[in-house]
Amino acid sequence: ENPGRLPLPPGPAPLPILGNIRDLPLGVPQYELYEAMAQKYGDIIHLNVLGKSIIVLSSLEAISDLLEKRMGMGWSLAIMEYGEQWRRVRKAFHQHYGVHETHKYYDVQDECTLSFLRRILRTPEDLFLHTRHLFGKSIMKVTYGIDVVEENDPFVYHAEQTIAAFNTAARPGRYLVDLIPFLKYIPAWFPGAQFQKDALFAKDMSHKMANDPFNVVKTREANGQTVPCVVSSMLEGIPPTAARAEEEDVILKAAGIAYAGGSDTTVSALQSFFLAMVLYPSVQRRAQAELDAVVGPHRLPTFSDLPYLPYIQAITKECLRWKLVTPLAVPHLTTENDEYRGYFIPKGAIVMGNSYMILHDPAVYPDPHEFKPERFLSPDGTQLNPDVLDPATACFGFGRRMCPGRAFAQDSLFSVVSSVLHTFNIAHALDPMGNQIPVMPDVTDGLISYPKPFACSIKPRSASAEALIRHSDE
Ligand code: HEM
Repeated sequence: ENPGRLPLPPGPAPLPILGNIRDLPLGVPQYELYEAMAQKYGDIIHLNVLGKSIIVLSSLEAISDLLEKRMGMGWSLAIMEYGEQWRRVRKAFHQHYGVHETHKYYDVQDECTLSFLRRILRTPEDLFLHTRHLFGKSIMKVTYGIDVVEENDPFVYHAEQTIAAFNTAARPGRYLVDLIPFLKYIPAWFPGAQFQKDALFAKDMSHKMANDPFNVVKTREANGQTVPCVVSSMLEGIPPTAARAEEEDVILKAAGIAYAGGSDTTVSALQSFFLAMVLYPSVQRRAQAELDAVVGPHRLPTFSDLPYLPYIQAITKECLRWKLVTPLAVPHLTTENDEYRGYFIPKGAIVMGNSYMILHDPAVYPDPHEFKPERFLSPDGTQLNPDVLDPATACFGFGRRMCPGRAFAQDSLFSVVSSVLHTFNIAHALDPMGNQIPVMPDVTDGLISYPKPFACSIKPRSASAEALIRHSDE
């Protein structure tokens, strides 16, 4: 097992059997606990939880050495097991949602943002619902060429149910299950029939979630009514000599994980944006001044404005840094025994990079807990400063499992941030006595972290801004 008798990386002393459970109390975000341990033991720490090795890396150097360069550490628990099929799905995904592809979807993103603005105008109190609908709408259109309906869309409903079912299935276990979401699918690990029932339900739902829209595309193709979308171009790309059923299965999975991987994550980032705008009105004013100067009052911003909106770009970066969507990225598993800096890294260890700590390093980001987009700008404030570490380096995970949807996510953020700030003022909501309802910048714990629900007021900036929302063409 450990032929060289090397020591494990340092960390708090484990108890027999239980290991370090008492070092990971509930109620404190895990990334904070790991941050405190890293300050004591260094940038590579080891814990033992019920006999399982957990290794947490807290410097870009250790992360790059282990999660990016070592082959043995490729297995991530994200969505699929590492292997030949994952490689093919990932490649297919990359060819369509990759960094150099997403400009093809700018029009869809703009169209979806406009529909989002209209929904907010109608029912601002349903903001959280609208953020979910927005992502569902754009991903269904891009992936399957399906136009979802405004209320109770069957595809969105189904996908949302699936995601909610997975989330519920994860909850009863808390703790280990939160840490290692896939443990919940290993029945022996988990006592409690309800949980297993939930997991089965989630599995059935996810089957439908991937198959139903896929079949819509296939039926359209069969009837000669092709609508351009990712799935149809993937289908077209199948070489005539390939095993068709197998190739279609790869496509079905690549398309299905776009919704699954992108939904909760993008929604969390959008909600952090609204939270920041309530808490930092001066940021909002500065952004609006930039938009007024560059875009002007007669139209909505588009992607062609992006290079001229450095402050808006800085806001999107700060949204991803300030309240991380996945503070510990997604855990990876080692597939081999390994050695690093003289330490033994056992096969089957869970390895995590503490993205939160990297993106809250005060040496890189002064006042790390404050929302300060200007930290990304050059001293004269006119452009982005390339010397400041881009949060994308750490907030989308690491190595060859790094989020393949990151360009799509950043486009969605840019589109919403620019258009919302151009047309709305976001502020504290008032109680019936006219007092501001306090808002705390608190987030939930778990693999995906959300701002805790908060109240806010969203009103059009002016009558002409409202007219712009109502009368712009889709
Ligand atoms: C702000 C939004 C997002 C964040 C913060 C985020 C974050 C992440 C992270 C941390 C991982 C795990 C990487 C690793 O294993 O090290 C991941 C994986 C993944 N993400 Fe994202 N993501 C976001 C949006 C999206 C979107 C919009 C899509 C789809 C269009 C997407 C699709 C995926 C997929 C398919 C994987 C699995 C990749 C694999 O296992 O090889 N994500 N994401």
